[in-house]
Amino acid sequence: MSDFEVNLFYELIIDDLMNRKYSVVDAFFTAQEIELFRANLKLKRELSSFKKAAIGNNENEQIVEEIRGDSILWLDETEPDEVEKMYFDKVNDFILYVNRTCYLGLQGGEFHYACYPPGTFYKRHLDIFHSDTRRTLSMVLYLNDEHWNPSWGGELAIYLQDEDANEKQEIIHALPGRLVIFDSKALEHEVKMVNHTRYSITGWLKTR
Ligand SMILES: O=C(O)CCC(=O)C(=O)O
Ligand SMILES: [Fe+2]
Repeated sequence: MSDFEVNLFYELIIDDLMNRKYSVVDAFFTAQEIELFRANLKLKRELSSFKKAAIGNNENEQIVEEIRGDSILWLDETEPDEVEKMYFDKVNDFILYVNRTCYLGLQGGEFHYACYPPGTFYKRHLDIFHSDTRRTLSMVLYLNDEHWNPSWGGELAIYLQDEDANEKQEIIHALPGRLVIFDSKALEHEVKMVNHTRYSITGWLKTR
């Protein structure tokens, strides 16, 4: 570890993850990067077909709009465009750091663009599947328009327990540039109904 340098920003995220299983940061990417990611998402949405997102995996995949109403497009890490490369470079730097400091054994991830049209939501769920529990950290980066108004809804609600073991919801607004990282295996969460198109890149850092 001779060339190891402590990254205080990453350390804050790791502290949050250890202490409460989630972290919310607004400066993981620069404002300029967020602008490029947003423009890229919108371009891809015009050029390529986003597909209605399914629940379940492999042969269990199903589209159930009463559960989840977003449309998605998977990113191809083997052929990223210039803008996606900026995203992967930072995420992979974070993965390396977390593996060196927390021995999580992350092997990379899977990522998709997501678009929630007005009137859609994603009901309470956990991000792992019965048949595949490799997802370890969930990462959601909001690419909403610059003047996103929290009254438009689409909040991420994370289900937690308070000191008396009562359930509570932590409400996180989908502010542009905000990154939420959470423990995929532990935290149930939902996307509240949105009434203005909501954009994001969602990804999962996975073990082997
Ligand atoms: O967009 C969000 O805030 C969360 C999305 C989500 O839970 C998922 O795609 O599994
Ligand atoms: Fe989720």
